[in-house]
Amino acid sequence: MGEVVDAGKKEANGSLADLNPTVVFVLGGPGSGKGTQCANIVQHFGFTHLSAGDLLRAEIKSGSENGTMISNMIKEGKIVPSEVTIKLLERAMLENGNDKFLIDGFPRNEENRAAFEAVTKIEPSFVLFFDCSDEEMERRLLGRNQGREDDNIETIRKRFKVFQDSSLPVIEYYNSKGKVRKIDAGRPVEEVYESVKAIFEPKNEKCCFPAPAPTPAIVTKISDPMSIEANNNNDAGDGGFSIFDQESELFLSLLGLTKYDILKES
Ligand SMILES: Nc1ncnc2c1ncn2[C@@H]1O[C@H](COP(=O)(O)OP(=O)(O)O)[C@@H](O)[C@H]1O
Ligand SMILES: Nc1ccn([C@H]2C[C@H](O)[C@@H](COP(=O)(O)OP(=O)(O)O)O2)c(=O)n1
Repeated sequence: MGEVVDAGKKEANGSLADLNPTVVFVLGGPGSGKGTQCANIVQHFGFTHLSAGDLLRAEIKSGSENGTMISNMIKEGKIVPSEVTIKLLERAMLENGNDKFLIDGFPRNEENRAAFEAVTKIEPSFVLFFDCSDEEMERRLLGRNQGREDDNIETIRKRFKVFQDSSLPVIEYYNSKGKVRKIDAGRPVEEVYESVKAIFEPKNEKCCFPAPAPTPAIVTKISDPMSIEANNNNDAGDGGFSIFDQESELFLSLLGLTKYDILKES
């Protein structure tokens, strides 16, 4: 394995802080269908798909100084140091010009997650998690036929272990923040996409106010799941995004109510 060299050869103009992009992390085991479903989301929802694995493979092909190190790590099913992957992601986002990104296969471990947050100051709007059994993923990877050096049974088993040990804790971290949207990815492609689409489609939520509606406004109607950030909270378990902020919850408590009383009514 070689030394890590600065991967940012070509600096694009501007900064990610200026761009302030919407980011959705797409996670799931190897072969769970992340790339397949990202292609569908791109077609229908205007996102740009950035696959960390594709960026790393392109870096190997480009003859970069890090190429050998990256190639060796991928063959071993290991995770490439964050500084390399993050540089590639930053550069791709800045060069692209879009402000909505699906970041596929990243963050894959705690180091990836913490470093990305520290460097870019970007918090994902949510995390799409493709949940699939090892048996099904193994079947898919062995049939993928893209000539990938890591799609052999020995490396596949190593990748599954790395996913269990290093990637699942990242998903658990985001789950504790109410940011995970879990999809049963063991079904046929079209069925999986139906579930994915439902997450990205604007919602037409009916919101119910206790009458008369007092100030401060208790409920903010969210018509677009991408606006979670604007609403500035991350509530788990109520269909993917929250319609309550802390001030509203405090106000409800003064009335002897909770947000669940309001949700029951809607
Ligand atoms: N729902 C599915 N059912 C069956 N095969 C699938 C499904 N989704 C993807 N595949 C196939 O499985 C392989 C791995 O899918 P891919 O999208 O590359 O996974 P990932 O990006 O998670 O590694 C590909 O050959 C793809 O065509
Ligand atoms: N954040 C990442 C993403 C991928 N990699 C490396 C290690 C992974 O086993 C390979 C392949 O990742 P990719 O996302 O393309 O493919 P799979 O989800 O494993 O099918 O790339 C990495 O080191 N760090």
